[in-house]
Amino acid sequence: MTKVALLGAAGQIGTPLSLLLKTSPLVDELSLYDLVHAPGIAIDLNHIDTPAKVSGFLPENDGLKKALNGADLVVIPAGIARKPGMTRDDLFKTNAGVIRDLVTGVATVCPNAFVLIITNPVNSTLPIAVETLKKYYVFNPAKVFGVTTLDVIRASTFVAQALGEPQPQKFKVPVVGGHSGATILPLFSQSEPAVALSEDQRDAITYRVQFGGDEIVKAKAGAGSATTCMAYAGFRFVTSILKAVSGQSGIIEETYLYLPGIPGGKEIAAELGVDYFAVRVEFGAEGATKACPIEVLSAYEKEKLAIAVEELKGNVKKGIEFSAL
Ligand SMILES: NC(=O)C1=CN([C@@H]2O[C@H](COP(=O)(O)OP(=O)(O)OC[C@H]3O[C@@H](n4cnc5c(N)ncnc54)[C@H](O)[C@@H]3O)[C@@H](O)[C@H]2O)C=CC1
Ligand SMILES: O=C([O-])CC(=O)C(=O)O
Repeated sequence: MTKVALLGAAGQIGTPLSLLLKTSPLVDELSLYDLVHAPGIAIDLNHIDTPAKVSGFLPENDGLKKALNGADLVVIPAGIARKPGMTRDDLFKTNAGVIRDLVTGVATVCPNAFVLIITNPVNSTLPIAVETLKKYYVFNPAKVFGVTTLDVIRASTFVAQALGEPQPQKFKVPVVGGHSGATILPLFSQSEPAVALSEDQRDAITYRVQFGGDEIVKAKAGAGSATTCMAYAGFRFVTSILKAVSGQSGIIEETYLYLPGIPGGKEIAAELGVDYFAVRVEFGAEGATKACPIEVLSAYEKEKLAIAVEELKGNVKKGIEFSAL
C-alpha cells in the first residue's frame, strides 16, 4: 500500500498533479491538504474510475496530521508563486515559513517518508526542509529532494525544437546546479544522443532553459507561473521514485539534494564547494543510492558552472540561516 500526501493540493500545480496521481497505478491512497478546497477536490477526484482512494483536509481539526498520517511520500507545492517582475528569491519571505511548518508536520507524523519540495525558491527551501528534519533527528539524505525535473524536461524540449526534431523525449540532457536562472546548468555537451549545436544555438537554448520560468510568468501576465508543465514534471519524478521503491532497477533522475549524505555525493560537494546541488541520481528501494559524477565539461560549461556555484552558495546560506532563527 503506497500513500502519497500532496500539500498545497488546491493550487495551480496541486490540482493537475492530484489528477495525475489519482490515475497512477503506483498510488493506493492520495491525501490532499491545503488551506482551502482540498476536501472538495478529493470528492471530485473520487468519481474517477481508478483504484486510488483520495481524501482531502483543511488545517482545522488536525488536518495536516491526518493528511500526513502513514504517508510514504510527501510532495509539496504549497506557497505563493511569482508574478511579473519578481524573482524566485522574492518568494522566500512567504514560502520559507510555509516549508518549515509543513516539514515540521512531516518530521513529527511521517518521519520516514520521501519529501519532495516543489515550492520556490527551491535553492533555499530544500535546505530549510533539511534543517527542519535535522532538528527532529529524522533527516535521511536519501529521501529528501528539491524537484528540478522541469529543467530537464525543458532542456529536452528546447533542444528538440531548435533542431526541428519531432521527438523531444529522445534527448537526454543532464541539467545540474539549482533551480533558478544562472544556477540552472544544462550540459548539452553530454546530451544523448549527441547534438551538434552552433555557439549561437547553444547560448540561446542554455538561456531559455535557465529562464524558461520567466517566459511563462511573463506570458501569464500576473496569473501565475509554470503549472501544468510543472505538474507533469512533478508526476514524472514521483513516478520514478515509486518505481524504484517497488523494486525497478536503473531509475535515474536529476534532483537537487544534500550531496554529502549520498554515496558519491561527498566528493562532488567537496569539488564544487557547495553541499546542495542537482546532479543525476540513481534510485533504489530506499531512495537515492548514488550521486553521479558531473563528468567532463566544455570550457563554456565550466565558466557557467562557476557562476552557478557562487549564486547557489548564497541561496543555500539564506535557507540555513532562516532555519537557525
Ligand atoms: N520546482 C519547480 O520547478 C517549480 C516550482 N514552482 C513553485 O510551486 C509553488 C506553487 O505554485 P502554484 O501551484 O502555481 O501556486 P498557487 O498559488 O496556485 O498554489 C499554491 C497553493 O498552496 C496553498 N498554500 C499556501 N500556504 C499553504 C500552507 N501553509 N499549507 C498548505 N497549503 C498552502 C495555497 O492555498 C494554494 O492553493 C510556487 O512556490 C512556485 O514558485 C512552480 C513551478 C515550477
Ligand atoms: O519560474 C517560476 O517562478 C516557476 C518555476 O520555478 C519554473 O517555471 O521553473
